[in-house]
Amino acid sequence: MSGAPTHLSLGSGANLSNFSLGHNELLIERAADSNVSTILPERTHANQYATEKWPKVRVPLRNVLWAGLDGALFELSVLAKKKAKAPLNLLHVTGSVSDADKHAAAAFADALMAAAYPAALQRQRRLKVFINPKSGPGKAAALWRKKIEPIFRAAKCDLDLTFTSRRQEAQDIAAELPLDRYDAVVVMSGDGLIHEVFNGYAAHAQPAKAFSIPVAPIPSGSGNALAINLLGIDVRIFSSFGYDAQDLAVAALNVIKGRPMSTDLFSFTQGGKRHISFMSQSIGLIADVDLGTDPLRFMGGQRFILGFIYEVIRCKTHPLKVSIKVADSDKRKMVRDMQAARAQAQAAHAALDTPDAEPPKAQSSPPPQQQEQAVEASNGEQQHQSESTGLPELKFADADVDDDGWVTFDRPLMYLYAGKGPFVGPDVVQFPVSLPTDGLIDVTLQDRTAQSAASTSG
Ligand SMILES: Nc1ncnc2c1ncn2[C@@H]1O[C@H](COP(=O)(O)OP(=O)(O)OP(=O)(O)O)[C@@H](O)[C@H]1O
Repeated sequence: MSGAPTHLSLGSGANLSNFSLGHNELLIERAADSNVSTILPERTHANQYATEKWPKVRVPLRNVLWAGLDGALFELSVLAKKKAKAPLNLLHVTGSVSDADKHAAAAFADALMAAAYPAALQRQRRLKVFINPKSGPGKAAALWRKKIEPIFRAAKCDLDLTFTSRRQEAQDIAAELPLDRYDAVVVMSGDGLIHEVFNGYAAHAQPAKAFSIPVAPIPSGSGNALAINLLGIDVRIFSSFGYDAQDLAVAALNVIKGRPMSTDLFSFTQGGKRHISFMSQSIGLIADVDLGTDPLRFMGGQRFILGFIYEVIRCKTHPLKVSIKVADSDKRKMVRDMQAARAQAQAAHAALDTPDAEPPKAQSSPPPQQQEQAVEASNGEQQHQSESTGLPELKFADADVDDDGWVTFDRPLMYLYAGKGPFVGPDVVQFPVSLPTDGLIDVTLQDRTAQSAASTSG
């Protein structure tokens, strides 16, 4: 960046706008009445604050979506907050530039873009986007148009949209996805549609390559566990019965600026058919809560609380025989491992977003629990692959469960809940010490009496 301009002034007097590029942030200062100045916040359809005054805006470079000079028009798009705890909003700053200022404006825009997209961070990602209009309380299509699409357009992403019209549609499309055409698959739905995309990848003619296309969630479902695990709890959209989608811009920013990270997937077979799972599998009460409350989707995540209470009162048990190969049962060690992994991830994450960061090494195993990342599913390259499917062979299908290290539970249970987390929904940290690439499935078994719940990693 040495020699690159760090400051730009456009206009004068009441029309003056100053742009300052700091080490990791951009400062935009406009005259107090600048909403009528040369630098006008335009495209009001995208920006609910377009007519309000934002005389001074300070944003991290990560939040800079685009800067450029198009003819005589200087364009700048950022995601900015009015107050620390306010949601991110899309802010466009545009204005005509005099001939005398054109060179300086173009040079500043170039320097800003270079800083805003450091190292190997690709601009204008090519995105396959699935939007499920029926997910959660059915607001996804409206949210897409109002909140998400304007952000992707501002970042000049290349969009290929599918509004799903039926079950399995996303899975069928993912199974045939032209893999060189997209940099990421964006799923605006809940976890169900993400499950479909992964199972579509598994059915692809080139499954390993398919699994290397990152999947990035924009939460609009009921549980949205993957989005919450990746982006943090603030990304949840339905905090109550209400419609509260204010932080979805964080998820959109992740699509534009996030770096792929790996995550474990697991397989299960049912009725002789193999499926891919990325979050959890359940038998008994938990599955009944999910399926039984399907007609209550309009309630958002609250449907699970209602369903849980109902199922606890019902107190039904299921005849289950469960064999687990125990990897770890020392809870203190699990917590220590989790804390160490998080600290390492946070340090790596901070380093990655500095403008001078080295590009991430290809195929390196990214640190777990990084925030704001797309998910690149583990493609099992280290494992034996089945010739017929191209997927890793199932590992424990023929295991001798009488061997050392295995434990077997053979009694009626209220539920089995196995998966990766930590969150399985906005209010439930079901697998608190789970890490994205620890190679383990965390298992909870619930007896009829609360005192005898068992929890382990296998
Ligand atoms: N147009 C459609 N009509 C009906 N179902 C659809 C349509 N498009 C997709 N689906 C199905 O909707 C199901 C539910 O979607 P998804 O699980 O993503 O949302 P959700 O259940 O509201 O959220 P979560 O899984 O986070 O609780 C998926 O299994 C998908 O196949």
